[in-house]
Amino acid sequence: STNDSKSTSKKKVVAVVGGGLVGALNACYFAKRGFQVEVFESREDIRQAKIVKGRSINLALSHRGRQALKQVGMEDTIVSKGIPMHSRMIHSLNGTQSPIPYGKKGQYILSVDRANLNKELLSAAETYSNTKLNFAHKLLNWSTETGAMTFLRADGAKEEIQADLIVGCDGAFSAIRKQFLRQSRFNFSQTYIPHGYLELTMPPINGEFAMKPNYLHIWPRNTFMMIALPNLDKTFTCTLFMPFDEFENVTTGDQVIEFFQKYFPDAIPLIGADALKRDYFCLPAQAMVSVKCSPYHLSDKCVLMGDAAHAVVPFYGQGMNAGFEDCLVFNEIMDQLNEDFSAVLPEYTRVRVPDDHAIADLAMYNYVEMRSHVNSKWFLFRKYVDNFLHIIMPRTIIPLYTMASFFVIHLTPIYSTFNMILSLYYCEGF
Ligand SMILES: Cc1cc2nc3c(=O)[nH]c(=O)nc-3n(C[C@H](O)[C@H](O)[C@H](O)COP(=O)(O)OP(=O)(O)OC[C@H]3O[C@@H](n4cnc5c(N)ncnc54)[C@H](O)[C@@H]3O)c2cc1C
Ligand SMILES: Cc1cnn(-c2ccc(OCc3ccccc3)c(C(=O)O)c2)c1-c1ccc(Cl)c(F)c1
Repeated sequence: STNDSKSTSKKKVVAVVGGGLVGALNACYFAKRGFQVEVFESREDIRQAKIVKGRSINLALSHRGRQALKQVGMEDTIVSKGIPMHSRMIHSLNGTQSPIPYGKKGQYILSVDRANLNKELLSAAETYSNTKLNFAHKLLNWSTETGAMTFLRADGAKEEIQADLIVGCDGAFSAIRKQFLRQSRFNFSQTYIPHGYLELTMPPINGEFAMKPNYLHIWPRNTFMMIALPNLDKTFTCTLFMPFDEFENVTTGDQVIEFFQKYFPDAIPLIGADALKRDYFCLPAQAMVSVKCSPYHLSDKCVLMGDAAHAVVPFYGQGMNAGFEDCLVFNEIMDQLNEDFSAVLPEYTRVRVPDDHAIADLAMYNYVEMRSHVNSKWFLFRKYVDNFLHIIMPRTIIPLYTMASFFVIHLTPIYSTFNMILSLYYCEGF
């Protein structure tokens, strides 16, 4: 069925640059409001392409992200294809597995397939008669004076496009954001962390999941960490996080087995020694970057959302959830301020920057803590204490992860508490 909307002749044109997770969701939001939406995505249509290489294969979707999907009627579609993870499963060096619940019964996070999520959101955007998806359109540059955008098409031709509003959803290395860097009073920081990641697949055993499926499996080994999220085809996608220096030390199949024997022995038979040796060298380890910037807008013309505005390290599992929440918050402000871009854009920056910066800082803090302190004992200890305190003082002590993943409140108040802890942490000279 097509979503017919009010006549679009008088409605403004919104150009969404980037057809990834946030761009595709944003297209649904703007189309639902009756704007003429044009999405420009540099890649080919992934619904026709075979594989999407180089991106994490599955992701954890939590409450914040679900609320944003719900607003455009996509929650049930996505949740129905997600696998609930009610608890973490902490793998100790001796092979012991210890479950720790994420919260009460209804509080779980979902493992969702990235490519499928992107396809579902693109198709949802396309159901609106006032949406057009333009694939193989790579933004080369845009003018802050005229708002004219220049795209490079697959046939090598250049196309110039105008729009009433430009929404930069083109990811951590955003081309839209380049023009912001030339503006006075634009703040920008980018940090690559010394860790990289690579993904391995854990196949089913006799047609069944190799491990218990409704868990976020975690192997915390201080410097090294591995996680495994379940997929609908009964495989797990394992993500190994390790400093690039260490990746460089492991160059032969035997060294891979030796490394896993030392840190993740229980995973060897589950992934399979031969598959491990092969998959480990399939793709080079990918880098992880943290990008923070402000403001998120440029006059009444352009606004950044998702990783284009705030790329976070994945040690909190909240990057996509924060980007989805950007769409929800922007939409709420559009209602409050009657779609007046000259008022909506600055208000979006005022409301959203503190929360997104808090999530970026929390993710980096988690990374620093996990790589220096967190082995299985410490992980279990921390989570038992967090959960115990939450049980005896439910409204006073809410674990940060619980707050970020299950409670729809602005992170800033927590952030101030967190900031206090952080200053203690640093002044203790940990
Ligand atoms: C290893 C890893 C694990 C992660 N795990 C989680 C998790 O568990 N939970 C979670 O919430 N988040 C997770 N994330 C974060 C999540 O992947 C990102 O936050 C999310 O993909 C951001 O979506 P986006 O649409 O803003 O950017 P992207 O997904 O990067 O999409 C940007 C799109 O813009 C297109 N594009 C780029 N440049 C141009 C251009 N010049 N012109 C036109 N199009 C362009 C790209 O092709 C792409 O389609 C993880 C990230 C990594 C790296
Ligand atoms: C993909 C995804 C979704 N959520 N999380 C996540 C992140 C951190 C967490 O705790 C931090 C902590 C544990 C123990 C002590 C201090 C802090 C928890 C938790 O509480 O279970 C869950 C991840 C994730 C991503 C990468 C790594 Cl390496 C990882 F382990 C998990």
